[in-house]
Amino acid sequence: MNATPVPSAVQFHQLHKRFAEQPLFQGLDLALPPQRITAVVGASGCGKSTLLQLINGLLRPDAGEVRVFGQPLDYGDLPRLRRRIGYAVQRIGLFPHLTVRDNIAILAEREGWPRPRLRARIEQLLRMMDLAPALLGRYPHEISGGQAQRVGLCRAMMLEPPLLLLDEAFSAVDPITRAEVHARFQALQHAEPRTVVLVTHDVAEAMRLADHLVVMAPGQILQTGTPQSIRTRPADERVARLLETGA
Ligand SMILES: Nc1ncnc2c1ncn2[C@@H]1O[C@H](COP(=O)(O)OP(=O)(O)OP(=O)(O)O)[C@@H](O)[C@H]1O
Repeated sequence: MNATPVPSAVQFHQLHKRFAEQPLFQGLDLALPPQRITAVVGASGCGKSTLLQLINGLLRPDAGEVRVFGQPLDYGDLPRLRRRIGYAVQRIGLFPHLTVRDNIAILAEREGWPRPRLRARIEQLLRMMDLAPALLGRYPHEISGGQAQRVGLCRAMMLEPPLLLLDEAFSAVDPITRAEVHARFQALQHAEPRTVVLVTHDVAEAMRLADHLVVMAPGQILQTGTPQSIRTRPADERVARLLETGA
């Protein structure tokens, strides 16, 4: 008897996307497993960030379909979708006029979370990201770049979203802190498994964190599978080179 197939958390079906008449994706098919960390790697400009923005509806396909947890994206109700999708992007900063605490809490406050629940979740996230509670009263310009990036991660995880999209979310953190944050992130993932899609330039980070790897070339998927299986059997020279050199 066949086991029931596990439904994908994210699915791209025959997706087409072009920018200024320049085609990027031309019939992309891709399925990402639920409750796993998927890392997306590939050379600069191959479409990694675009892929993430197609998942949370920031970008719309020209043709084809994106499904999240089995449902086609409802572009008429993106706020509802985004409550279920955390998004942390290196280049999108924190709100400069809000304290660290308010930056982290803003979405939960909008949802009407009671104060004790709010406080407990913030404390948990700070611990996980190795951030001192004393930072909560500061403004973004009063903390370091690496701290700001971790605060951005806390904000993205505040509502305990079942799907978390991370675009270079660990890259501004120094190597020692990064190893620490990776470990804490993995511990949280173990405790509260969620679907994570992590775009990263750092192949070592992808190999360390991911359960599932997507290797891209411009506009196309070269290979998907476990990091181990791809390392052992790269589909072609381009995959092998990327894993070897990160380029
Ligand atoms: N809004 C846009 N307008 C025009 N072209 C765009 C736009 N967004 C992305 N592109 C182009 O689409 C391609 C893919 O971009 P994307 O940012 O997804 O790549 P990436 O793999 O995330 O790159 P990087 O690793 O450098 O961040 C690039 O050629 C880029 O120039």
